[in-house]
Amino acid sequence: MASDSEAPPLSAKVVGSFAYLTIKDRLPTIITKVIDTIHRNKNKFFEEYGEDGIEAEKKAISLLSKLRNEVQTDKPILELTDGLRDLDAWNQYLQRHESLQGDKGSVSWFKSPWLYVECYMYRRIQEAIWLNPPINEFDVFNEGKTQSFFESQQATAALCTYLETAKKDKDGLSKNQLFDHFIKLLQVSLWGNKCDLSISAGQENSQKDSPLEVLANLKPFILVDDSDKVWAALMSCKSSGGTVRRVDIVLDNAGFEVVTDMVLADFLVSFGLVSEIHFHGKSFPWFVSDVTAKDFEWTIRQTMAANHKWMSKSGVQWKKYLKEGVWSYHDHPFWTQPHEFCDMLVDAPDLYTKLQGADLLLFKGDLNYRKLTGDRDWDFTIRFETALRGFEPSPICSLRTLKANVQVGLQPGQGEKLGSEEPNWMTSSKYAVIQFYDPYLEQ
Ligand SMILES: O=P(O)(O)OC[C@@]1(O)O[C@H](CO)[C@@H](O)[C@@H]1O
Ligand SMILES: [Mn+2]
Repeated sequence: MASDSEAPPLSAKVVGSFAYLTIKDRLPTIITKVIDTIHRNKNKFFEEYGEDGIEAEKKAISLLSKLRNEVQTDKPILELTDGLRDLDAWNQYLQRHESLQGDKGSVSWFKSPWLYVECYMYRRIQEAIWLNPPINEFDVFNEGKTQSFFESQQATAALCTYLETAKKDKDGLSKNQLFDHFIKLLQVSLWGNKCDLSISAGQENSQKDSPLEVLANLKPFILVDDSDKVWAALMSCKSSGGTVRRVDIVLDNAGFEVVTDMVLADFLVSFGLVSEIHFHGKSFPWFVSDVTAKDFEWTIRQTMAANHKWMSKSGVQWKKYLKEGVWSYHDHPFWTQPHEFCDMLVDAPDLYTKLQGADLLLFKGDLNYRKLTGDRDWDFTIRFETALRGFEPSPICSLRTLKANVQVGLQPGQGEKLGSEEPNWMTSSKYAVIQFYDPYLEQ
C-alpha cells in the first residue's frame, strides 16, 4: 500500500487480488451473459428486421466471443474501429498507456490497470452492438435493469409514501426536522447502491419493505460519515442567497438506486433547499446496471404509471420538474471513458467547467469512487482530498457502498481491524462511506 501521489493502480497482475479474480472470472461471465441475452432475443430481431436482424445477431455474437477469448488469454488491448465520437479519446488513451508500459501491444487485460481494462470491456461490448445495425440500438443490459425496478416496487412505494407524507407538513418544519428528513433520504440513496438491493423489495416481512426502517441497523456500517458537512454545504448555499443553488447527482445504477436518487432530489427541491438538480448519466449501457437516458425516462414513466397513489404522485412531480427544467438529465462521453477523474480538467475541460457550476456534487456508487480516487492502492488513512489529486470542480460528496478494494480517509487501524475480522469487507457492499471534500474550505 502506498501513501504518496504515486500509489500504484490496482491491477490483475497481482494474482489472487479482487482485480485479478474480476478479470479472470467475472468479466468472461458478463460477456457470456451478454451473448446469451442477444441469442435469446433472436426471434425478436427476426420479427423486427427479418434476415438482417439474424445476420446482425450472429455477427455481434461472433465479435463478443472473440472479445471473451481476448480477455481469457490476456491479449493486447486493441484500438476501437467503430468510428464513433469517443473513438479518438479511447485510442489516445491506449497510446498513452502503451508509452507508459513500454511499447505497442504491451497493454493487456491482466497487466494493465484494472479500471482501464474493465471500462474498455464495456466499450467493446458496445462496439459489437454498434457495428451491427439494425440491432445497434439494443441495450444488452435492459432486462436486468427493468427487473430490478419491478422487484423493488414495494420499497419504492414505501419511499414515495414517506416523501409525499412529509411534504404535507413541510411548512411548519423545524430545522432539526428538516435535517432529519435529509439524513434519512441521503442514507437511503447511499444504501440504494448496495448491489444486491437487499434493502429493497422481495422480502417476506412487509415491515422490512420500507428502506427507511432498516437505516438505524445499517448505521454502524457507515465507516466514514461526513453527512453533517454535506448539510452544512447545503445550508451555506442557502444562506448566500440570490444565486442558483444547484446540486449535481452523478448517477450510478438503474432500478432501485436511481429511484432513491430521484426521491432525494425531489426532497431537496420540494423543501426549498435547492433550486436546480442536474443528473449525469451514461451515454451507452455501462457496467451492467448504470443509468442511461432511456432508463432515466423509463423509470419516471413507470413511477407515474404505478398503481399506487403516492408513487404515481411522485412520478408526476418528477416529470413536471423535468419539463420545467428544475431537473435536467445530462450525459457526456467522459463518464463512459476509463479516466481517473483527476484527468477531467485536461481531458474533458468542458465537463469540468460544467461541474464547477454546481454548489454540490453527489457522486453515486463504487465505480465513481474508484475514479475519484484513481482506483489506486492507497493507504487507508490518506485523506480523501489527497486521493482526489486536484479534482476539485466544486464541493464533492461520495455516496458509496464498498465493492472494490480501494478505500481512503479511515482512522488509523480501522481498515486493518476490519480486514482481520472480515477478509471481504471491501468488496461485499456491507460497508459504506459518505465522504466529503470542499475545496473552498480550509481543511
Ligand atoms: O459502481 P457500482 O455499480 O456501485 O459498482 C460497480 C462494480 O460492480 O463494478 C466493479 C467490479 O466489476 C466494482 O467496482 C463494483 O463492484
Ligand atoms: Mn454501476
